[in-house]
Amino acid sequence: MDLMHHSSTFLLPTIPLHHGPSLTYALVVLNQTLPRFAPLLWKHAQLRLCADGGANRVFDEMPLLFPEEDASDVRRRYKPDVIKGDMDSIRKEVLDFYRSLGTEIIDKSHDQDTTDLHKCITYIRDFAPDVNKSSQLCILVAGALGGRYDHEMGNLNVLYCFSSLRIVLLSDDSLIYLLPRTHHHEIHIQTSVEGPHCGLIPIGVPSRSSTTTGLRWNLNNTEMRFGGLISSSNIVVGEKVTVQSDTDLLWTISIKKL
Ligand SMILES: Nc1ncnc2c1ncn2[C@@H]1O[C@H](COP(=O)(O)OP(=O)(O)OP(=O)(O)O)[C@@H](O)[C@H]1O
Ligand SMILES: Cc1ncc(C[n+]2csc(CCO)c2C)c(N)n1
Repeated sequence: MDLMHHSSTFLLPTIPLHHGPSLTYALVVLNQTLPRFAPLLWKHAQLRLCADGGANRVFDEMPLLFPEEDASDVRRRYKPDVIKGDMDSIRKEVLDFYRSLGTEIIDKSHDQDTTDLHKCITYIRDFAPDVNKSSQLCILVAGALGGRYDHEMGNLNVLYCFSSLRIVLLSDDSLIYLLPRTHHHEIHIQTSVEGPHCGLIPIGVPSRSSTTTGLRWNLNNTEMRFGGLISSSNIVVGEKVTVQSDTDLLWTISIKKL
């Protein structure tokens, strides 16, 4: 079985060169308080989308992260490439502002069966060929955790809807991504910015057998399921964690406060 490498280098000020194929990042900003490292994610990303009301957050909150600068200068610097969604949350002044700067606006108000995040991922998958050309595209989603629980579950569902894409859900406190059962996984821990608290969660279906290394409480052909054991409140002990499982698992790790 092929090995998949994971590393949260997008949380570092500069992404170190490494062996193997490099990653290309796309950023989706959701309608929640911007994480403090939003400008960093923005810098690393080659394509930036706002999911509907996420544009209000960029408009309102990016200037707050640069209090010494003129707000309209900051707003012009952080111009999303695309705003997509059902457009029931974005304010008119915000829509008009970004439209005047040339942002592509995609109104999908007729689709009330998929979330705005889902709509944005579809755009990146289908209409961003330059970014997508690289098989190592990685989509960072800011503001995906915390807040309304139905939204959080909708955001997690997107990981499963697009399980062949690398998608990382982020908040100020933690990040989450899917470890597909089709691969063995090697997770390189960026100890300066993440850990030590972590979890491996079998959402959807039980895992009959999961095996890990690099954790304080490792799994050894262990069964995990809701109603039984799931690996919450685990701790990473080194700089490398390995995971193999017969089912998709969610990997989550804490993000350090500066
Ligand atoms: N409180 C929250 N917690 C987690 N994610 C959120 C939250 N609020 C919004 N989001 C995410 O941001 C996206 C855009 O948010 P927005 O408020 O524009 O959605 P919406 O379709 O108007 O939601 P709703 O009508 O259900 O309130 C959502 O699709 C969701 O992925
Ligand atoms: C069974 C079912 N439950 C909820 C919704 C509502 N819904 C899901 S995504 C979405 C768009 C949010 O921007 C809305 C309104 C639905 N359509 N079908």
